[in-house]
Amino acid sequence: MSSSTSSVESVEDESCSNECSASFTFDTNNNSRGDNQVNELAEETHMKLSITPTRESFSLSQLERIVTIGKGTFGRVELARDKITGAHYALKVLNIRRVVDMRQTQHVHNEKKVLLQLKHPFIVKMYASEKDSNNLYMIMEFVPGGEMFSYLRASRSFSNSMARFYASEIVCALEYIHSLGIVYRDLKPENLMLSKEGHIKMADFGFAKELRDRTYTICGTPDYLAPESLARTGHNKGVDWWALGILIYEMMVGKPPFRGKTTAEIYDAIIEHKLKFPRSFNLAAKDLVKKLLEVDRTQRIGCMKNGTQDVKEHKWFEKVNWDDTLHLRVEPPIVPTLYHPGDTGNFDDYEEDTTGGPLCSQRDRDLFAEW
Ligand SMILES: Nc1ncnc2c1ncn2[C@@H]1O[C@H](COP(=O)(O)OP(=O)(O)OP(=O)(O)O)[C@@H](O)[C@H]1O
Repeated sequence: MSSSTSSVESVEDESCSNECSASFTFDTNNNSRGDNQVNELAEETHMKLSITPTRESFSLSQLERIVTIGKGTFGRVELARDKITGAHYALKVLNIRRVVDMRQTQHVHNEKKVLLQLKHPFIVKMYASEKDSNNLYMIMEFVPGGEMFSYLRASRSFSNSMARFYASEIVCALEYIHSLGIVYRDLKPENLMLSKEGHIKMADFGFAKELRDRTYTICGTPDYLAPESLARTGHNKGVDWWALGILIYEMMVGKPPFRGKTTAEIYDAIIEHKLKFPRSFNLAAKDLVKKLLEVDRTQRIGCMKNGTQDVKEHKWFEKVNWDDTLHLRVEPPIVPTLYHPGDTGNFDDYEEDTTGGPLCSQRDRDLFAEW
């Protein structure tokens, strides 16, 4: 992954998902680049019919693993191809031992549980999950345009209308996620991918969390909660609206608003909350960013009585037809260059893992008994 920052939170939290398990073996491990010898017709048909293989019908042994297209903190993402239909998939491979060592067990369970629920045009689809003795696997739709991060760094910043296009698609996705009582908690350009047409696909739901209570009240015994622990909860949908403010700023300026050389300096900048806008910054966008970066989350736009509607009705989005946005009728500003269906040209090159990663113990494996 070409990201500048990787997100690690070392907190393990509640219960695991209840999905059934299945085992499989891969019988090929082809490390060559995606080629154009695939059955394009089969892939097109697959896309048009939007066949979503069920857990019962979708077997990983059908997949040929082609090449690594992304690396995360404790896993990798590979391009894979269905040996029968020729359709491409993204296969997220998580080494159980690394997940456990990095105390990410619960996040991985959360990611799978949340992704299986989500069906939205701007969110990456997950079709199935599997495991073998050392790894966990998630089979997802392959999003061939790569990370928005790469396009943003290449062009330094986006124009006002480009930023508004991406922001409007993200608003639709956040509205949907929040309506299900889920908070995304990791909005940043590295986690936003572009589809083959150039629409947003949110990926990496490792930090996503289902709120136990849709009114977003805090559980537990309030008398015992310290103000700083309230401030550290981060389980409120407000964190996503704040992150949208940072993202809009970064898209338009090329850098986030609160900067520093070290993590501590960045935290200080956030707390100091000195927001400076270049003179060229669109005034309506500036107003929205200020409202999204409101420190008091009860006063933050998106978090008040009218929820997302306040964001959608903000004057920066005046020209946005939300129905057209949701139905992919707005022409994307960037259409990724793709020469064939399994083209990985929009991704960085990664060294292949020929070892399969560290071996795990039965104790580690048991933590994923229900995977
Ligand atoms: N469905 C997909 N289609 C194409 N590429 C993908 C897909 N999902 C992920 N990737 C690529 O793989 C990279 C790593 O994926 P992801 O962020 O999900 O892994 P992670 O281990 O959770 O990473 P992190 O350490 O940031 O939490 C992404 O940044 C992206 O470039």
